[in-house]
Amino acid sequence: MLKIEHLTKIYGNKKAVDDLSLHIAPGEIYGFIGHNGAGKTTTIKACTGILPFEQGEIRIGGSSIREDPLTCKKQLAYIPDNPDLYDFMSGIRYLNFVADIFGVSEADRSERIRYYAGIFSLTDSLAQPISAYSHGMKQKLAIISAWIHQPRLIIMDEPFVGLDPKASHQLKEMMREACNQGSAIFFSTHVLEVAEKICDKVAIIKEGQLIRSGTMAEVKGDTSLENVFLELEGEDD
Ligand SMILES: Nc1ncnc2c1ncn2[C@@H]1O[C@H](COP(=O)(O)OP(=O)(O)OP(=O)(O)O)[C@@H](O)[C@H]1O
Repeated sequence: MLKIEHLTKIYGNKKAVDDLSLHIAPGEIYGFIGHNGAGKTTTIKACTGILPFEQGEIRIGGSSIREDPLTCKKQLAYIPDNPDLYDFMSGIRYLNFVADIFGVSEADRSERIRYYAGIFSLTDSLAQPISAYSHGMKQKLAIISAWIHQPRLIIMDEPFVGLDPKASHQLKEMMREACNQGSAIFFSTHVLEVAEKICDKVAIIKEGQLIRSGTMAEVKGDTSLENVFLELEGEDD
């Protein structure tokens, strides 16, 4: 579903991502972990078509993000690390705006909005302007807007930041459900317990380079993901 091949992104004279390759199949939840400044957001933004890159190729459902960005974007939903939504819109207007862009029918959108706003306890706030939302409420709205068009690929940058425990639990359930229906999920996180619990596969990036990837069992073996991460982070320091 998502194929990153030899991705290299350079800022000035710094290689933020260096020859990184990753494949994420339909039905997989793929966690992306690494220290601050390791290159996670850069990789994610390149996958969504927001950030141009120097070398490599990124394919979504077989289409190139460089050559055919619209075909790629139709298949994906992206939740950035900072939910900067349109503050002047109300929550419901924003959800309808996204549903319009992706051509979601009136019947499907109203059912999904009712369902997801309900489980995130956001129903009563949908008429309010987004400017009046807390960080967590904006994050919930961004999640609903991603799920509203049932994308085949969901890319999220630190999606659990700002969510309360109930909403975090709900998001994990929604991720599993989307994957059971054949979608692929690629997300970054610093919360290793969450990654360990819900990811089928995981990739660890350090200074722009992929240093470990595979199934959770392959990567962590008999120890915890935290132990593996700290051990790999410590190497060469
Ligand atoms: N616009 C930019 N201009 C110059 N350098 C940048 C820019 N964006 C990121 N970088 C650099 O690229 C490297 C990777 O940054 P990136 O934001 O991808 O890391 P990250 O793994 O997402 O970090 P964090 O966990 O802190 O969000 C860092 O060294 C950062 O300073």
